[in-house]
Amino acid sequence: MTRKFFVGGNWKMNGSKKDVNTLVSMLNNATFSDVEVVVAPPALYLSTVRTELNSNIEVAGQNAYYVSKGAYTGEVSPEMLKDMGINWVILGHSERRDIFRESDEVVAKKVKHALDTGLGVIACCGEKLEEREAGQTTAVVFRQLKAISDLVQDWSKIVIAYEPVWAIGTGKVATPQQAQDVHDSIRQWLSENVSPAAAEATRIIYGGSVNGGNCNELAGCPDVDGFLVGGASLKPEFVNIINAKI
Ligand SMILES: O=C(CO)COP(=O)(O)O
Repeated sequence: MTRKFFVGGNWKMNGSKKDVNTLVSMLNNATFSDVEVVVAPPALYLSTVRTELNSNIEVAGQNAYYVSKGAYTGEVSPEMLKDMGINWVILGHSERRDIFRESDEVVAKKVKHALDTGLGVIACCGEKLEEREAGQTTAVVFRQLKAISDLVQDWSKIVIAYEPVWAIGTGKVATPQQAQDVHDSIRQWLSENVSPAAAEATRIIYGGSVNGGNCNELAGCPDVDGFLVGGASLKPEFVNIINAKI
């Protein structure tokens, strides 16, 4: 079974109308094949990006709540994303977990509700520096994934993003060996806790200071099935990252 290479661009809270136009034309002019490309603009720009972007590129929300509608000021539901032609959502990003205090359980409820609505989910996991230094990397990642597997049986619309927190926005990318080791452990975890078929089919992508210079070597790792890119997704080098596997 071959897993289609998957590259996500997480714009985080960046951009303006002008920047969005620039990024959309960069993406519409990009050539690529045999790779799934998904970009995640801030919520306010989702609709414009979906309208302007070529249909071979999917669009993702950066977050969505676990309720369809109601008195939840400031939130957006998976149903609303779907209604606007947005087929993906990033959930459990470390910035959501750390800055906005989202627990493993809240992230898991969001993943379940988004999947039930028919969205694809980029589910993020990853350890902090002190957790890595304490030898807790896989314990943390498995704990985060178990919260999801407690609620979700079908992983066919989940892409797992392994994003070590110490590598996010720091310029300190994981080495290919560090990424490969954790991805391999996640795949074994999937095999034991979900199913061998899910382990074989699920894309496990890496995020954290990926750029045009380091993407090729990382893409060569057998268990690195793509990337979730932050800062470099706002630059022309994102097109090189999309084509990293070639
Ligand atoms: O958090 C990330 C993607 O979700 C990674 O961010 P950077 O690529 O800026 O390190």
